[in-house]
Amino acid sequence: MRRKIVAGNWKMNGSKDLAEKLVGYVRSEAGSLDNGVEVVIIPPAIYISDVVAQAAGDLAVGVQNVSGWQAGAYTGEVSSGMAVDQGCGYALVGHSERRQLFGETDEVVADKVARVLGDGLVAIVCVGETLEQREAGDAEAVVAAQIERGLAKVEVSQWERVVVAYEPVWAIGTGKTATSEDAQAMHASIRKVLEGIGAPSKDVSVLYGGSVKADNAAALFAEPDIDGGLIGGASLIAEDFVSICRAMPAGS
Ligand SMILES: O=C[C@H](O)COP(=O)(O)O
Repeated sequence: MRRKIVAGNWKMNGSKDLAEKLVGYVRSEAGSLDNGVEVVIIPPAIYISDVVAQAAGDLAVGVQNVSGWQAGAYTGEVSSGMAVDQGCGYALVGHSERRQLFGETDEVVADKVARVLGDGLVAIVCVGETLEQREAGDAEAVVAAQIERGLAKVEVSQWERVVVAYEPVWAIGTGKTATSEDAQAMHASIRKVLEGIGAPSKDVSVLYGGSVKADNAAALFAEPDIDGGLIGGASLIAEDFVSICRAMPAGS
């Protein structure tokens, strides 16, 4: 089912203190959200249990990355089964920082998506073009290829647990947001690509990420094919994150 989601990816930021104060605040405010948005907190893995405790079932919790392996001698890795065990409902896969800094290919993404879905989590699969690729006119083709390859192992019954996050790399952490029109155009294109690979495209949530802030979220979320946001920097500021959650229109 297509759902409205605002997910806060803390990246390698945060502390026990932030888990307590920020999540406690967001949880207390989430009760008055009347727009049907699902709020997801995605902290570093080491703080997942702290965040789960603070979320107390009112907020969903995700893991930023999981291993492509199930278990074994893989020092430093965390499995999707462990994330489930700790109370996670979501997992990010293929964030551009993983692709660029840790060499994750679309094939690695496909394996991780299969693992995450097999363990019962919702996979938030990140795609997006670099500035160079956009300027060369290749943005849609790059994103289409990432989707086709990264989602190649999704089984028919698993699509309801697939979320796509479109994050233009040039907009991440830069303060440069895609215009809501450009983001909408890419989201519409993503839906066509999803349809082409046999996904129930109208039912798949497609989030936008890249310098989403309290003052630009409403315009982005008002677009018909934008179902929410994947928020980085602004998710570390409790009031800003809650304002972004409130920016989701009701009933869309
Ligand atoms: O996962 C979140 C995105 O990379 C966006 O980060 P940002 O909001 O800091 O630009």
